[in-house]
Amino acid sequence: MILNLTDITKSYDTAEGPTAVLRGVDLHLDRAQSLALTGESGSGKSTLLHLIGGLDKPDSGAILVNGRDIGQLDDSGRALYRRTEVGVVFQQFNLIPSINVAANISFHAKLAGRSDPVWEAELVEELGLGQLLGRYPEQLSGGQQQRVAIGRTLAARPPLILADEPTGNLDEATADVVLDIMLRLSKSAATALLLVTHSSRLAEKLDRRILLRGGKVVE
Ligand SMILES: Nc1ncnc2c1ncn2[C@@H]1O[C@H](COP(=O)(O)OP(=O)(O)OP(=O)(O)O)[C@@H](O)[C@H]1O
Repeated sequence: MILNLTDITKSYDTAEGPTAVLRGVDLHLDRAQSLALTGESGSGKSTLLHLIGGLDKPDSGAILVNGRDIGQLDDSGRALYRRTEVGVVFQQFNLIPSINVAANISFHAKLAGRSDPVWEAELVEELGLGQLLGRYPEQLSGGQQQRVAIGRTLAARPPLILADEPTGNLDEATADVVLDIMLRLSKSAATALLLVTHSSRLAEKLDRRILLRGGKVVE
């Protein structure tokens, strides 16, 4: 098992006092498995992804990635975790504006010490980015930026990918194609994928589906 969450709670301080968003979330994900996370707007999906991504800490509970509780890591341990073990495709693509598409795609792989030009070339081909390698992020459409962000994350071959509506900027037909590519490539790299989507059509393509409701996971 790559990911195992037990009894995760998280509240935010608001003007009305602390508001509980996650109230005891249990979740597991096996290697090379894909899991769709659905739930109403505001149900806590992004909050959960941020906790697993090491961007924030839970109030209580354990987040084991490869058997290690990432809530217990110090700052440098967390930075190393984010560089080598988890890849994220969030709604803000966070491409680096000062370098071109080719350099953006290889950036995380280099940081993770996993540069692989053959694998990168395959990703570029599959994601249809061949004509765009010399462009800069500001010269791309939203959908093109999204495909670069997906390529950059897959290029680093992290054991776990967290994706928040990774095809949300694409039309339905393109979203289907890009998600199929993402699923196939993550299987071939034995990557586990936790994907947030509002689309039940897309969720059906994944190995498993869970729903976040009332701060808990409903299978
Ligand atoms: N930093 C914060 N401070 C206070 N409240 C927050 C903060 N971040 C999120 N929230 C609240 O926590 C709840 C869950 O937010 P979250 O973004 O995790 O939901 P979501 O399921 O991802 O929603 P969506 O589908 O709309 O993206 C919401 O009520 C939101 O207003």
